[in-house]
Amino acid sequence: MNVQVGGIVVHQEHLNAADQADLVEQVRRVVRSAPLYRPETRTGRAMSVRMTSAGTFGWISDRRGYRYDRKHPDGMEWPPIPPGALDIWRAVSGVARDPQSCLINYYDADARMGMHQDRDEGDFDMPVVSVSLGDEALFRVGGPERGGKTQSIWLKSGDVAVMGGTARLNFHGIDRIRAGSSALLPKGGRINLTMRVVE
Ligand SMILES: O=C(O)CCC(=O)C(=O)O
Ligand SMILES: [Fe+2]
Repeated sequence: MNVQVGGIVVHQEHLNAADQADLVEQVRRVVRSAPLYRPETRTGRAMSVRMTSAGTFGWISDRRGYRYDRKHPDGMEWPPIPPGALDIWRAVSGVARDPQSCLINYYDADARMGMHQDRDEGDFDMPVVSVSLGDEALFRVGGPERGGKTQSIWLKSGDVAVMGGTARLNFHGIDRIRAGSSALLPKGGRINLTMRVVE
């Protein structure tokens, strides 16, 4: 079923259990060659999520700020975007281009993500497609200005959110994870994939 939250379309249960398990295996393969790391922000504070990327570009945060980079902080190129993730993009994005970046966020029980806009990309007509795997996450969505009214939804394993159109620059964040709510990942936690056209 599709629901709208602040203009963001959530395709609930887009992935069945077998597709979710396949995608987790594909993500594991990415992580084996481009390990998860804990990024710092410009102020030197460590983010609570761990990250890596796939595709031509990965999203990086460090003391120099936010940007897309062709290389992992350890120096290697990013692995290709997993085929299962590309299938999702092609099914829901509504655009002809393929994504150039797939950010992989890993949330443990205590991780969260503060309210932010995704605005490091060149063309805001291209949507952001976000895939949830594992534990449920409380997703908060506001409008295009910081501090406006917000709405929240629990994103579940297999849900796919599309941030496009007038909602492309809406503020959003993850308030918390419901630890132990999914058995998909053997060690628990949540994987989020966000695909983007970068330039
Ligand atoms: O984890 C999520 O569902 C959202 C991730 C996100 O907003 C981002 O990586 O920009
Ligand atoms: Fe985001």
